[in-house]
Amino acid sequence: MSLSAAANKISERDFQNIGPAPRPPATTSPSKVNGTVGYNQTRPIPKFMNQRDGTRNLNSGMGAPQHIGSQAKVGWVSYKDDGLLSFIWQKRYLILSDSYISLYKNDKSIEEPILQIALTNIVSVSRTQLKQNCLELIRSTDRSSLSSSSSNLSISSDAGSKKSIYIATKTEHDLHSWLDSIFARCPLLSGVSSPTNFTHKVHVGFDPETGSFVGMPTNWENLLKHSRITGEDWNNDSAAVIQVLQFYQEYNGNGKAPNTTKPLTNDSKNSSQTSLINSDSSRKPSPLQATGLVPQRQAPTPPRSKVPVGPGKPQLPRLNTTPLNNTQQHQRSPYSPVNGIPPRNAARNTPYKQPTSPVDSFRPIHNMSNPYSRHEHQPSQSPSPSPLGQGKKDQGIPTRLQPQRMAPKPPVTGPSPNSASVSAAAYAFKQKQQQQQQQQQPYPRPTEQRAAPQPPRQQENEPKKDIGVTKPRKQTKPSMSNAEIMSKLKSVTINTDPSPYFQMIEKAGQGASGSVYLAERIAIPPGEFDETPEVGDKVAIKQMILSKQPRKELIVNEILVMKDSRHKNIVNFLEAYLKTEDDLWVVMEFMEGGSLTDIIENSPATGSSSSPLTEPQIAYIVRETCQGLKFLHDKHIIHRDIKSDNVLLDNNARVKITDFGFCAKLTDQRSKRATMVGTPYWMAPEVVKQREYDEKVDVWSLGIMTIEMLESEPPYLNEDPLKALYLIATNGTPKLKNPESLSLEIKRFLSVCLCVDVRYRASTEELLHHGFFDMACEPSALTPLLDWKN
Ligand SMILES: Nc1ncnc2c1ncn2[C@@H]1O[C@H](COP(=O)(O)OP(=O)(O)OP(=O)(O)O)[C@@H](O)[C@H]1O
Repeated sequence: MSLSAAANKISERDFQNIGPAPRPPATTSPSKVNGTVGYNQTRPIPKFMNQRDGTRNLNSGMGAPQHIGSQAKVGWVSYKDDGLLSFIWQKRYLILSDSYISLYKNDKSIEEPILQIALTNIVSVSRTQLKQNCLELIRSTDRSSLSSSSSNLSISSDAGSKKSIYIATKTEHDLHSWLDSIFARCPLLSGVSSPTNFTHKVHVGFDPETGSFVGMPTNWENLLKHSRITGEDWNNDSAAVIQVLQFYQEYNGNGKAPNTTKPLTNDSKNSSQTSLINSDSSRKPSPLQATGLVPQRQAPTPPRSKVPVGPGKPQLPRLNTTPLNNTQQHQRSPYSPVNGIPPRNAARNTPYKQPTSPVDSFRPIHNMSNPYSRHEHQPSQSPSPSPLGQGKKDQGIPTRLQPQRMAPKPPVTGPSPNSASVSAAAYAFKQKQQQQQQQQQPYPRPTEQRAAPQPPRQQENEPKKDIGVTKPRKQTKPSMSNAEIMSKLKSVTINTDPSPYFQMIEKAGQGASGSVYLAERIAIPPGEFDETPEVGDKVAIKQMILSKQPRKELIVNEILVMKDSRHKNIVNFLEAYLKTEDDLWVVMEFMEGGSLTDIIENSPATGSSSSPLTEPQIAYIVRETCQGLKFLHDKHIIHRDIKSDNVLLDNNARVKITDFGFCAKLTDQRSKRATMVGTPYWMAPEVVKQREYDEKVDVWSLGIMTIEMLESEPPYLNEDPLKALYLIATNGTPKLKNPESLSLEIKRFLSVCLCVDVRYRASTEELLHHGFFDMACEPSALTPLLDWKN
């Protein structure tokens, strides 16, 4: 059954909200694949293995419980093991005796325990942050750790392997009591100093007494302090908190709060999006705001001042004296080079991983940037004056991402409770990741027995190690040398001064890498063109100062993608000029209607709903965008930054995707990506969780863009970005604000776009057959939406 079909089977009653993803197509149960039950450590495992690792698993009816001797301690606990499918916590009755630790389904010990572990096999008992009040108990499956009187079974196959179980208690006090009791009875742990209170005083966590996070690297604490992530969030899913912190750090250097006290300018007030986050323009930006995670997608009101410039006159310099002078540009765009750069530019400054292909190097141009940090990258040469004489002014572009830094290192010498504690948190995080990955595996092989992951251990005299939360980052270097970039650029551009061929009319927008102008062709340059240009054509010209681009190869690649992506739903690249070695003009078709963001922000609510667009209008725009995406996906290109800002409309209501800065190419060798890209609020959970992903991240973002059209903004926009990342990672499919006012069709559509399990998320191909598109309006019905421009 196709996904659309699956989605269409969902009844009206299922949609109080976006609701559950359609049921996956029926597949053979993984547990049946090999004719055996699925792997689960709480399920029966071969008898000899139980004996070998000193574990008795009696679910299988393998015999009567061992004589457990006098009961030292008993009580109800939550339990889970680290088996492939064991991600559920179960209520169990725990009995600690002199020889065994045994878990029962109930407190009637006449029944068989579901798990019994010989204390002689327990090699470690420690607190873990996997859950609140939780301990990890590691047992060795290595017979050498058993007493010498053990059986003669071979140990070669799994010598040294370990398995973990996790036990969570109701209270902190209970936890310590269990820790102490177990510790005292495990022979392999004897001789080690008493574990009493060995971790609970300083650990990564939330201290309800002080209301703050403790045991974190300072920058994390700082970030959390300024975010809306609460102690409750931590308790619910500490691993997700660490995940998003890591995510943040990965892309924003160390996540340190900027030193700047520069307030947001008054222009910020013009941004409805920004004002949701910080309505007080004089307020000092929070670290998260200042680092640019907050979507800065104010609808830049395009200058209304048309500046007709007579033919034959020197075009570009004249614009210096037009109303679009520096001051006005400053006023109009809060993210103009004067007072901050649009987020994507900063993202271009992100340290990139080594690209594996030209398209691949279109690495994240996401918004985790610091619009207030100082420009660290020095232009290699003075930029030539721009058409608007911005060259000089632009030198002051203040925004650069902080250089990527490694995770903060704990002290190298001396004991560091923090580092040990953070290790526990890092371990919890890793565990969580592994569990999630396991959950994602469609067919975990029943025999797939994974050695229990080992929590970080530190020997007494061992120097404290890095917490290991942040993946070691390879030193990134540009994929191409400057000379290679210039040579490549020259091969895809016309190496001549384009000024005589265009008359600049007005500034149409400000991008991160440069300004976009509306211009008219007034002459045709010599040369061959894919599409014969005509005098009088209106075009968009994006003008970029190369020395200001931290990674020029991205621009080269962007041109390559655009050149190679001719489709009715993709903004058409026309030609590019290298005016000087430093001054690049990219000529594209002009989209008079502006971006979808502009339209959403300038459209009054329709009818009874708060939606600025009707469902038929939304269906039309989404279908067109989906067609453009399918075209890219068919070429194995992922856009990775689908959102309303990157969808443009023209006067004929044609809808086109733009901004190929994030594009990545999937190849046979590399059918999945793992780099984190996009803009936080539109990011798919698998991206936030740093998993491998594919084209379907664009489908998720398309779903979020659909919500933008329904609700004027993406989910969680009123949350700070760190919290938003946390919510994306933990909430899964976002909830709609007014589901009852929406058609079943649109909710079905959303359910197949915003399906957390990528396997059941629709492809663009499947989406194009979705019933939701049947309600799409004619292009003419979009005319009222374009009125705001005129
Ligand atoms: N082809 C076009 N036609 C009309 N307006 C455009 C066109 N391309 C861009 N614009 C306008 O210019 C603005 C900036 O576009 P640009 O693509 O440079 O932005 P960006 O994606 O933020 O930056 P960058 O691509 O440099 O990272 C857009 O928001 C849009 O309003």
